[in-house]
Amino acid sequence: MTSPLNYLMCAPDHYDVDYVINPWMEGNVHKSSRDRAVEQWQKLYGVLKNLVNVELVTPEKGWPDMVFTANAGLVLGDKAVLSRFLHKERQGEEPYFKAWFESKGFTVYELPKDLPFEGAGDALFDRNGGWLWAGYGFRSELDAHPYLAKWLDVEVLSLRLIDNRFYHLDTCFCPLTGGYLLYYPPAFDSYSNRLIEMRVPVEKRIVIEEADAVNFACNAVNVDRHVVMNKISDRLKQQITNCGFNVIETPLTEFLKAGGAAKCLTLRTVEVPVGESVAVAEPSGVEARIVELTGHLLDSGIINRALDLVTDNGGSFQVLEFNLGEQRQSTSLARIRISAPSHDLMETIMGELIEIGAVLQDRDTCAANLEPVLQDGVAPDDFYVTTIYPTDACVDGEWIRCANQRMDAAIAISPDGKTATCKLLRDLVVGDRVVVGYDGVRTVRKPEARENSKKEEFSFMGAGVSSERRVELVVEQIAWELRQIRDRGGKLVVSCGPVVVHTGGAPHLAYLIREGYVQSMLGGNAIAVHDMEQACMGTSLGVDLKRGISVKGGHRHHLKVINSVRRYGNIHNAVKAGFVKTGVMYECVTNNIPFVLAGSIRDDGPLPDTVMDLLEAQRLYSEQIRGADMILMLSSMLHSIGVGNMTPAGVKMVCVDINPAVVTKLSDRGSVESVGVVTDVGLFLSLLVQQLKKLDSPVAIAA
Ligand SMILES: NC(=O)c1ccc[n+]([C@@H]2O[C@H](COP(=O)([O-])OP(=O)(O)OC[C@H]3O[C@@H](n4cnc5c(N)ncnc54)[C@H](O)[C@@H]3O)[C@@H](O)[C@H]2O)c1
Ligand SMILES: NC(=[NH2+])NCCC[C@H](N)C(=O)O
Repeated sequence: MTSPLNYLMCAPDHYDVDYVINPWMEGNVHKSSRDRAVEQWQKLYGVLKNLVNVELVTPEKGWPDMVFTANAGLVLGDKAVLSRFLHKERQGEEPYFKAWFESKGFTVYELPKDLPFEGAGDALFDRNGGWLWAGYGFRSELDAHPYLAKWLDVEVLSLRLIDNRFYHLDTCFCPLTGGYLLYYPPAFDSYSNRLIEMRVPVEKRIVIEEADAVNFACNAVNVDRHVVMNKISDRLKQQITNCGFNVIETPLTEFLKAGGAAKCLTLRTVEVPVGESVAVAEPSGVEARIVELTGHLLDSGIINRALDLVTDNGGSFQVLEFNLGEQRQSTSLARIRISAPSHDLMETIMGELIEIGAVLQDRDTCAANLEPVLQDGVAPDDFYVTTIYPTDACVDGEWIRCANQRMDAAIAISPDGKTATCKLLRDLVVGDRVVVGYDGVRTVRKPEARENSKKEEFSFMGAGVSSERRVELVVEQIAWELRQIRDRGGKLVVSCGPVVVHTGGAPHLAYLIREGYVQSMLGGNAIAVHDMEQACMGTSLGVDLKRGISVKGGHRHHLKVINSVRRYGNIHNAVKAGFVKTGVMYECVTNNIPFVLAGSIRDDGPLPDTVMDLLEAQRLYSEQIRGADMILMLSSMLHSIGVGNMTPAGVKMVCVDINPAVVTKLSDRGSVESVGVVTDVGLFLSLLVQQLKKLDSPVAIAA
C-alpha cells in the first residue's frame, strides 16, 4: 500500500446479470461467467491493495449489483450521502450500505424519498479545484444536487448526460490528479460541455474516442499518479502516460456486461475537502420553480412539449400534480416542478414555458419586476421579450392585459401602473418602466375545445403545411372563410410579392379586391411596379404573360411605368388619369382599399408611393394589420416574415409559397391559426377565385 486512501469493494459472490436496467445489460441476462467475474474482480482487488487500503462490505444474496460499490453513496470527510436508487432492482442495497457507513462512523444523510441519486457513480470531485461534478439525466435527479451542496458544503457543478450508454457520470468522466480530466464529450449536452471547458483548461482535458468510451476507459480508479482501468487502446494509453500517469490495465469484461468496470467496483471512502473552491459561485447553481399548465394538455400535446423543452434545455422536472379533465370539454391541470442547473438555463426554460402558456404557480401573488428605461430606445437588460400571444403582467396585485400585442417587443407599464403596452425597443423612452425577467408574466392561450377545433376551418391541417395534392381542399376551406369574413364585414389583409404577377395571379388578386374580399393590401415596390407594367404594357418584367415570350426592349418596361407614375405624382393620380386601367393597384384605388408599399434596398425607382423610411413602413404595416381576421401572405418571403413578426396570435394567417421552408417558418407559430400552402401562387389564386365564384353561384354549380 502506497497511499493512506481507503476504498470500499464488495466481492462478486452473488454477482450476475439478473435484469436489465441499463443498455449494457440488454442481451446479457445470465450470460456472465461467475468464475471469470471472480477472477477479474480478484485481479482488480489485488492491484488496488498494492496502492491503497481496501475494505469490504459483505455481499448480500439477491442484490447482484452490490459489487458496484461506487453506487453506495458519496463520501466527504466524515459525511456520507446515501444513494437512493432509481430502480427497485437496486433499492434493496440501500440498508446494507447505510449500515456499513454507520459502522464506520460516518454521519449518513438520506435524501427525500423519490429523489434518486446514485452516489459516487454520479458525483465526482475535481482533484484540483475541490468542487463536485454531479451528473443527472438518467439515474440521478438534478434536484438532488442542492442537497449535496448543502450537506457536504461544496460547490456542485451539474452535468447533463444525454447518451443512455453512459448513464452514470463515472462511465464517461474521470477527474484525475493534478486537475486532469479523462472524458467523452458526446455523452454530455452542449451546456455541460461548455461548463467543463470553462473549468478545465484544454491542456488538462484528455478527450477519448467512442471505441475507448464503450470499453469504459473513463471508468478508471485514480490513485495519485496511477490509473487503473479495463483494457484501452494504445493511443489512449500513450495520451494518458504523456500526462504523467501510470496506466494499469486489468480485464473487467464480465462486469461490462452489467454496465460497470473498475471505478464502479470501488468507492473511495477517504475524501478530504480540497480547501476553498476556485470559483466564488453559489454552492449549487441549481434553481427550481413551480409552474402550472392548464388546457387540453394531452390532446394538444402541450404537456409533452413542455416536458421536452425542459429537458432539451438541460433542466429536469417533476410532475407534482396532474388532474385530467373528466369531461370531454373540461381542461386538465398540471403542476410541475422545474429544476435547471443555472439561472441562465432557468430563464431560457421559463421563457419557452411561458410561451406555451405555463404560469408560475404563485401567479396570484407574484409581481412583475419593473425596471426604468434609462436611455431612449434601450430596454433594461433581461427585459421580457414578448410573443404573439395575449400577455398579462401582474402590477400592484392586478393582472393587466398588454395592448398592441406583438412579438419581439418589451412590456412598458404606464406610470400609474394601470396599463401595459408592447413597445418596440426604438419606441421606449426614458421614464418608461419595463418588465424584466419572467415573474408576474403570463401568456394566455385559448384552450382549444375539441368540438370547436373540429369546426375550425383549417383544423384538419392544424399548423401543418399542405402538400400539392391537398391544395384544392385547402383552397376550398380558405374560400369558405373568405366568404364569411367578407359577409360579416371582417378584415382580410393581403401581403404579396411580384411573383403574383409573374405567375399570372394578378387578375385573380384584382378580382378578390373588386369583389370586396380584401380590406388592405401590403407589399413592396415590385408588386405595384409589375402589376402596373402588366396593366399598361401587357408584360411582366418584359415578358408577355399571355404569349409567354420576352418582348423586345421589354426589360425597360417597368422603368417606363415607374417614370410615368412619378410624372403623375402617385398611383392614385395615375389611376384617376386613366394611365392604369386594370390590375391590382387599379382595383385598390377604385375600391378605396388602402395599400402600403414598403421599400427595400433593391427597389427600382422607387414609385412615389413606396415608403422608403423603413420604420415608418413598419408602423404603417402594423396599423393595417390591426383588427385583421385573416392575413393572406402571397409569395414574398420578405413581406410575409415582416408581417408575421407584427401579427398577434388570434389572426389567421395563410402563407402561400413554393418554398416549403418559407411556409414552415411562417406557419410554425405553434397555433392552429396558421396554415401553410406550398404551391405556385398563380395556381393558388386561380383555384381560389374559381372556388369563390362557385360559392357565389350555387345555381351554376347545380347545373
Ligand atoms: N424592381 C424592383 O423594384 C423590385 C424587384 C423585385 C423585388 N423588389 C423588392 O424586393 C423585395 C423582396 O422581393 P420579393 O418579396 O419578391 O422576394 P422574396 O425573396 O422575399 O420572396 C419571394 C418568394 O416567392 C417565392 N416564390 C417564387 N416563385 C413562386 C411561385 N411560382 N409561387 C409561389 N411562390 C413563389 C419564393 O420562394 C420566395 O419565398 C420586395 O420588397 C420587393 O418589392 C423590387
Ligand atoms: N458506478 C457505476 N457506473 N456503476 C455501475 C452500475 C451497474 C449496474 N448494473 C446498474 O445499472 O446500476
